[in-house]
Amino acid sequence: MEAVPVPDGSPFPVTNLPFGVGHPGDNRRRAWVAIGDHAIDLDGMHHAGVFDGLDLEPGVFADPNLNRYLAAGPDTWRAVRARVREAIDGRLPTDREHVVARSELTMGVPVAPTDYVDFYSSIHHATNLGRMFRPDGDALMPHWRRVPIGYHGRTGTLVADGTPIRRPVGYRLIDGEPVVGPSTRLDIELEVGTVVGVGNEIGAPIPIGAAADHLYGICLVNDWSARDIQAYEYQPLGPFLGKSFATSVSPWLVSFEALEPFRVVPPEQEPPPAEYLSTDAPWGLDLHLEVWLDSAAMRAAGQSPVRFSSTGFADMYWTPAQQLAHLTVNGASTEPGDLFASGTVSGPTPGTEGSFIELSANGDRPIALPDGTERTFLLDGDRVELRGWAGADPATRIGLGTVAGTIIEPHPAPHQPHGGQ
Ligand SMILES: O=C(O)/C=C/C(=O)CC(=O)CC(=O)O
Ligand SMILES: [Ca+2]
Ligand SMILES: [Mg+2]
Repeated sequence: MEAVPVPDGSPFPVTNLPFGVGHPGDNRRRAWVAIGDHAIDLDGMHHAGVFDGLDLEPGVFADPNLNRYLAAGPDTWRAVRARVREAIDGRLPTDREHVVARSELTMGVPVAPTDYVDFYSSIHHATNLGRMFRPDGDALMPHWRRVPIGYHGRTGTLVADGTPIRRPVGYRLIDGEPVVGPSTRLDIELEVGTVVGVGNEIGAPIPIGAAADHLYGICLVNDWSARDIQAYEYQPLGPFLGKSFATSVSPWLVSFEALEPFRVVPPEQEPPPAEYLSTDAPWGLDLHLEVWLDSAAMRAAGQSPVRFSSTGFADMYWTPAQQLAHLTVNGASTEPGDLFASGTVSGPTPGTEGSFIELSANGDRPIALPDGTERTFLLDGDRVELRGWAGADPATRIGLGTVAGTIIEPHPAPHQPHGGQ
């Protein structure tokens, strides 16, 4: 194959090679690797013999998700990535017809998780939310520094980049009265998702030292959250319908192999973590993350999106390896393709928060938009895009890509007196 050009500043240089699933208009969703503005058909490369001799099941890249590939394990992931690199460099035979412009692909969620968990691992976010949801108690719950707190989410509502987000309906308090209706405090959560490659059997926890043998890579996650529904329902069992209506997942999975140069030592933990949560391996990641928004009026007027937040991932309190060890310490199993999200990524200073409830000080501090309106929570027609990359140096950094969703009006049936017939 002749070399595929990579534009300067592309999120997807040859040092990245993220995998995703999509189709170029034929509805046959299959696996691709992104390179610059292009993507290469991995099933096509498989048929062309690029992966000959590797321990890969037939048709593994023709699957509509990467689960079966992820189950193959780290030796195979490394070998496949090396062959892809050789093919891109023109040292292995493949065909130009396997290369498409990325813009031609409709991408899906890259994995089909059996289980999805959302953690709560930013100390800044947990402190901010604690103050807002429980103003009379301690900002940080007493066990927050002992274990990575999380909850089980809903895999069936994980949605692909670009999927419209319907405003949820539910119980919330209006002037102190419980009323069923559309959420008026619809929010985002800027998160990083970690994907399990090799799972574990029920009853057999994954030791933290083995995390690298199990974890494949990361993506961006937007845990859309209806703060009014959440506040009404969450005590005593935690997030439920306020967060289960949609969670957006970015299309390109960046492997931990590609992220190796961007690993950093995470913050010191006090009290020291239990043995099963302790490792000297640097599982922090030097990621930079952003939140951008435009309204329907801004798009109609040709106005560019506005950046609402710009933040870092390196000081997250709990790491992906600790989250995996915690997730399985009780003997719970994981499966290839399982997803666990970091929790909202917020920094300590204004403009580094990963949610609008924080950015707008619980709705008290509206933010002006170029269309003359202001925002606390999201309005119908608002489009939110998360962006992310690893590394500070533009010459060597690699991108996580983006994930976006536009808010659409609520379904009319559930809250109208005569609806739903
Ligand atoms: O503090 C609470 O009661 C709730 C907090 C959240 O909304 C947390 C959540 O989804 C986890 C996170 O994204 O950090
Ligand atoms: Ca969340
Ligand atoms: Mg969610």
